Amino acid sequence: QRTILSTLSMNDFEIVRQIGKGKYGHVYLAIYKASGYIVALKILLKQELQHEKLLKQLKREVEIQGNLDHPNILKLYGSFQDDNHIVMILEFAQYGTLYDFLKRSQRITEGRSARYIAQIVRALQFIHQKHIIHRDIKPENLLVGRNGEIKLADFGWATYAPDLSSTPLTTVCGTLDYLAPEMVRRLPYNENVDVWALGILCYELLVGVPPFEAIGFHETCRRIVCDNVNIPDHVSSEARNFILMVLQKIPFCRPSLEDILNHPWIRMHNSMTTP
Ligand SMILES: Clc1cnc2c(Nc3ccc(N4CCOCC4)cc3)nc(-c3cccnc3)cn12
Repeated sequence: QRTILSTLSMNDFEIVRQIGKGKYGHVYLAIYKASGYIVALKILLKQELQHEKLLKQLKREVEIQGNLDHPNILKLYGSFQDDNHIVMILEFAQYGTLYDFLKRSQRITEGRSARYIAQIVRALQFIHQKHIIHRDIKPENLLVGRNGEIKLADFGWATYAPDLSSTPLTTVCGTLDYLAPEMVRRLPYNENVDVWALGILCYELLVGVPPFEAIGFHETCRRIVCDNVNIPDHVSSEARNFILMVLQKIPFCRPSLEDILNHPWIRMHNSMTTP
C-alpha cells in the first residue's frame, strides 16, 4: 500500500516507546493513526548525519530495502523527513533482535539455529539474485517476527555486487568479528562475504561467542585470516561439518547458498518446510 509519502509527517504517528538504539538513531514503536497499524520508526537526527557519506548510505538503505519484498526481510514501508529528522517506516518485529534473544537464552538449540540459518539463506538468495550484498549480517541486524521467523534488517551497509565493468569493492565495513578474511586483507570481495558471515553467525548461535573473538582489533584480524575454527565437543558432527564447510578462508571455496540449503545439518532440521 504505497502511501503518497510526501504528505506523511511525525504527527501522523503516535510514538508509543523507544524499542532500540541504532548506531545513528533510535527505533520507536509507533502507531499510524489513520489505520491503527503498528510500525517501527527509525528516527535519525539530521544534525547527527553531518557528513554526506551517512546521508548517501541512508539514501541507499531506503532505496535498497524499500524495494525488497520477502518474508525473511524486514519491510521498509517508506520514509519521510522534516526539519530535524529523517524517518524510516519499518515493519515492527514482534520479538526484537536475535542479539537480545541470544543474550536472554545464551546458546540456542541446533534445531532452532538450523531453521534460522535456512531462513537467512533464503533472504540472501533473494538479495544476491538482485546482485545486492548485505555486508553486515550479525545478531543485532536479525529480527524475530511474530511467528518466530527471522527478518534480515539494517541495509545500511548493503551495496550492489561488482560486475566486470565496475570497480571492485574493497570498503572494509560491517562488524569486526563477522568480517571475511578477504575484507580484512583489503582484497576485492563479492557476495561471498555474506556466506562467510553466515558461518560466523552459525558458530555464535551454537557456541555463544564468535569463533575468532580476541582482545583487540589486530589479534581478531590475525585470527580471522590465519586461525582454524575451534569447535567445542558439544556441537554435533553434522553442525561441525557445516561450519567448517562454510568458513573457508578462500571466498570461492565457500559453498553456494543452494549447497548450504542441501547440507545434511540444514535438511535434518528443516524437513517439514517446502523443498
Ligand atoms: Cl527496525 C525494528 C522493527 N522492530 C524492531 C524491534 N522490535 C522489538 C520487539 C520487542 C522488544 N521487546 C520484547 C519484550 O522485551 C522487551 C523488548 C524489543 C524490540 N527492535 C529493534 C531494535 C533495534 C535495536 C536494538 N534493539 C531493538 C528494531 N526493530
